[in-house]
Amino acid sequence: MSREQQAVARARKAFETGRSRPLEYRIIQLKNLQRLFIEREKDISDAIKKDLNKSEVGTQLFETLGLEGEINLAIRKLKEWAAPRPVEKNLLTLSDTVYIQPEPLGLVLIIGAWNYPWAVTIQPLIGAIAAGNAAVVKPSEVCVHTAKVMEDLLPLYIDKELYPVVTGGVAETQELLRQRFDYIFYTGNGTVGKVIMEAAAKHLTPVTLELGGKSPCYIDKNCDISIACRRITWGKYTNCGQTCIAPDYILCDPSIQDRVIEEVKKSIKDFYTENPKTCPDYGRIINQRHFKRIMALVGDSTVAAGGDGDESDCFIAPTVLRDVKPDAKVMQEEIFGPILPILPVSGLDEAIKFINKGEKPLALYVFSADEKVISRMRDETSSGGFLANDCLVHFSVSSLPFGGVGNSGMGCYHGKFSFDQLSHLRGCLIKKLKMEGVNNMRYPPHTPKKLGWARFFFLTTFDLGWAGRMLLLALMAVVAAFVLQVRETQDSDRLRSRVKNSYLISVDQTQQPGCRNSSVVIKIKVLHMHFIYLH
Ligand SMILES: NC(=O)c1ccc[n+]([C@@H]2O[C@H](COP(=O)([O-])OP(=O)(O)OC[C@H]3O[C@@H](n4cnc5c(N)ncnc54)[C@H](O)[C@@H]3O)[C@@H](O)[C@H]2O)c1
Ligand SMILES: CCCCCCC=O
Repeated sequence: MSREQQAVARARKAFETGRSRPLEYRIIQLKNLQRLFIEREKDISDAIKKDLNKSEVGTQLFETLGLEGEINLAIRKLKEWAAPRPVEKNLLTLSDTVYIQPEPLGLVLIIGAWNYPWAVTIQPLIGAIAAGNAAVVKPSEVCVHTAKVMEDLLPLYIDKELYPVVTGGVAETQELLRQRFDYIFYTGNGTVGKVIMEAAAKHLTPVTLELGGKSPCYIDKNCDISIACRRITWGKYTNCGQTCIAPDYILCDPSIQDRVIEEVKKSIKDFYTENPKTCPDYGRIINQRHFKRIMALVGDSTVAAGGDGDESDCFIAPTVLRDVKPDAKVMQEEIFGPILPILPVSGLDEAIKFINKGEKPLALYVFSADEKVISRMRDETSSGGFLANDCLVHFSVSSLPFGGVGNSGMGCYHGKFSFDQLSHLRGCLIKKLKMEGVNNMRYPPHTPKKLGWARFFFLTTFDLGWAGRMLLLALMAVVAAFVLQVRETQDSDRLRSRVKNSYLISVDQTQQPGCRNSSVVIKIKVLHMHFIYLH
């Protein structure tokens, strides 16, 4: 057996013991994970410093703070999330217990990316633990030092059989992908996303794909350009542009382009000094392959700021490109680096048109003081997340689903969304072995009359307003009284024939032409009853 097969088999066996299921056990694991972040802060930040030149404070701010918040939330809310969730019932199921019971999926494979190696690998793990699963954790090999720390530390804090760490690159990941999992949670680029989905299809394993893409940023003329550019500069150059939701490029009216450039330059200086290379808060490109890729993206576009780099140090200066054309090299792929192209557009209409021509992005940003501009941009486009007048911060809101749409991914997570995504939401209906009379309308022989009643019970909705609800209540009381009466009669006389001449509220269903199902008109009148009670 390969190392990967062994890890999978051990985790599967551990899951089958059932120990990941009790809420108390899940909470212990989450608390242990929390302890890891408190006690091993230095190991974590030292490794990330080597991998991406993130500062100690930066690591806490962008990686572990959010994880601690997610763990706290999961611990606080787990009982509520895992509890049965009662659902609305229809008339047919009124006396039944109908609810959703979240249950663990089983064994989850978590494949992480390198850019926020703790955040994007451990955040799904928090969801997997909270939901009662076992999980194989595969950190990105690209973050060499962090992957090692993760491999060393996780088994010291959480159940190493239920949540093993498997390190390695493409070969190891592919060996993992040949195994059977109950869920695969992948974060990374779309090309590999397709490989993951293909492998998952072999076992009909469901997937979440947290991918990337080109997230647009539209600056309206009507806005505080200085504040907008400060926020965009932060969103773009944090982690040296290697953020899945970084604003990839700016769209703006040509009349404000110069001002935008000046304000971005000013913010770069404010944040990273005159010399970003020596600034502890300015990161590095992950490796020389990506360094070369990003530098080549500048192509023949006009550099308005930065543009220089140092390959030996994987340093690329915060760069702004002006008057960029849609067919420029930098516009053909996700930049994932500190280059900010500006594309002049004639206004909101053109910006929307441009965005809609591309793939659906992971995030879409609009900066404007005009609510109508914001609403139009939201309503006339589609993206994983939508932000007005800020960048990135939606990632930190646990009550928002985080994820892509179309080419930027599928599925979502964070907070309760992680729990739900990594649970099976089992629909449960518990009926008593009583009131059999009510079921007769569905048993053969099928008759138009039975169908009439079935239509009533099945299609009647409760949104009838106050008066309607009162009438419905009265109706239900009469039906219940009738059923009880019938049962009594049945018990004493063993009556199995048509019941006639009782009084009941009856339902008259009128078909409106062209509206088959939605047009049940309920006329309530007391009349001679034709309620069906057949054997
Ligand atoms: N949506 C999100 O939350 C999110 C977060 C971070 C990054 N991203 C996206 O991820 C991308 C950057 O990450 P990356 O893809 O360079 O990360 P990466 O190179 O670390 O790859 C991600 C994972 O895929 C595995 N992998 C790579 N090639 C493989 C192959 N051929 N077969 C099987 N497994 C393979 C790696 O081992 C790794 O664990 C960007 O597009 C970014 O936008 C998205
Ligand atoms: C502000 C932190 C954002 C983390 C985003 C993860 C994707 O790259």
